[in-house]
Amino acid sequence: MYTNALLTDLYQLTMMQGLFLEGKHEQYCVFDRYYRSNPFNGGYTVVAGLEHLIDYVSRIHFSDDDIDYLKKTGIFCDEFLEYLRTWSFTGDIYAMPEGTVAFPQEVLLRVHAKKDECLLLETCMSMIMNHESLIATKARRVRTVAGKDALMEFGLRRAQGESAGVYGARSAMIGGFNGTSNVLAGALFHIPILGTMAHSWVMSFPTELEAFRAYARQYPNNLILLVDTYNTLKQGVPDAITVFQEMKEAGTLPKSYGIRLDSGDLAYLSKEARRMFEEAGFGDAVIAASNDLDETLISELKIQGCAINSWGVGTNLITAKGSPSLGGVFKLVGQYDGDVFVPKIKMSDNAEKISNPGIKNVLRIYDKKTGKMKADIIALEGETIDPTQDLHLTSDKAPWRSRLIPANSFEVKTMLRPIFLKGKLVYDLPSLSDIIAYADEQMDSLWPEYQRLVNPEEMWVQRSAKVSALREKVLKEESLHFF
Ligand SMILES: Nc1ncnc2c1ncn2[C@@H]1O[C@H](COP(=O)(O)OP(=O)(O)OP(=O)(O)O)[C@@H](O)[C@H]1O
Ligand SMILES: O=P(O)(O)OC[C@H]1O[C@H](OP(=O)(O)OP(=O)(O)O)[C@H](O)[C@@H]1O
Ligand SMILES: O=C(O)c1cccnc1
Repeated sequence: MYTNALLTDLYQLTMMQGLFLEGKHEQYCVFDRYYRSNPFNGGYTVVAGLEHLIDYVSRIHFSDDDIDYLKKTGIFCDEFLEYLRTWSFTGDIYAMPEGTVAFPQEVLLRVHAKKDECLLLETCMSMIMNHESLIATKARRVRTVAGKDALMEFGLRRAQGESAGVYGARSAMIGGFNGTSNVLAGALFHIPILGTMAHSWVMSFPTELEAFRAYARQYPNNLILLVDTYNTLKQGVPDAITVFQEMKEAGTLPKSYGIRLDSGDLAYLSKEARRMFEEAGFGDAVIAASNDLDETLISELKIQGCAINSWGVGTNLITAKGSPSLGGVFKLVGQYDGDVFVPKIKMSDNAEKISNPGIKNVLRIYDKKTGKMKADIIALEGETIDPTQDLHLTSDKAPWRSRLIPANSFEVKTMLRPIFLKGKLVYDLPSLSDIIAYADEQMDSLWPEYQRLVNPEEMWVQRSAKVSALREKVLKEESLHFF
């Protein structure tokens, strides 16, 4: 059996072998994972994928089949392949918990390990966290416009493969969805599974009314009838009303019942349907809608006064319409020469692309009175901020901008948690419902200005004075090499 140890880019393995043959593979080093700009032109990213990542790291090893395959490529020598037989992850990982709201340049995850371990983890780790954080963020954008309406994840058939469908459904939950139509995701992650019916059900009966009656007989407690197969207002809604009336008379009408609209003008049709339901005494019927929806369209439909209170979102969520990928990167920020830590920097002509050297954490400043986030500070690990002193902030991007946060008006939280120490999992994995509650809490601590879809406010993120000084020093030292 092949394993996920091969789920990597070839260059990671060739570099691992190269370092092994040069005797450098065990050099201890530190890598940061961060991203440079928010997806969807938004104001934040919701971190997701940690549980999947933990599973990957906990199980990573090379099987006999993996080694045989690598041997057959002709690229790898026997000595290196023998080394791989007993290879495993022995380092430390620190990360932001799933559901954390994060901002550009912040350390989302930090790995301390032998260099070959960092290399092998990079690709898969990035794939997992880039994907799941992207979908959780997209879902959260949908949640911010949907208010308290129900949100159903319907994307599996349009997902870019099995894994994207399954982990996408889980990420949608972290982003605030209520359930998924994806049954495997339901089984694996204990996510509520939800569903209505397809047009083929309605077409399987001589009439729409018979189709609705048969469904009501079989699933009296999950009664969302798809009303747009023939003619929504002339036939679908009246047929649904007939069935609801029959159930009401028989005393079998469930607490939650309603219709789904899947085509046409969703604002107009939903308002008309609501009027017809109210006239017939079914004013509390659910009106669900689907059809290529996303956060922009839902917001637009709400502006038009639609009467929809349940949304099925598929394609545009699961494929992250608008941002095909979260550009998270994994950069070396330092390595050990014996016992001496040597901070490292990635140079670039573009100032924003120059990395922050050193072992860092993120300190989040919350306003004590409102509980809202005020700023994030990328600080050296172990650095603290005294909340009983005034806090002076100076923007990294615009050094002429500054802010003062008065003493005793704020709280400081450290965002990275230890996940693995010396290769051992030390993190108590929270349940998905705890992750969702934490994600909701994180979003509640973000002012609406940062959540809006268009031109959101940018969170104040800056380096601490110590990180800035270290960056200047390393930049100066590196620049000397050019003369
Ligand atoms: N009131 C509205 N305002 C803006 N967009 C809407 C409105 N109602 C529906 N839409 C969106 O317009 C797009 C086209 O919908 P429409 O039902 O006309 O075409 P369709 O998807 O091709 O229909 P069908 O599913 O019958 O083939 C969909 O993304 C739908 O969600
Ligand atoms: O529109 P989405 O957000 O992707 O939501 C999922 C769609 O999947 C189903 O459609 P189906 O596959 O039957 O095709 P359709 O798009 O032609 O209705 C369902 O009726 C939704 O329209
Ligand atoms: O249950 C539904 O209504 C459903 C499921 C998947 C895709 N579209 C709709």
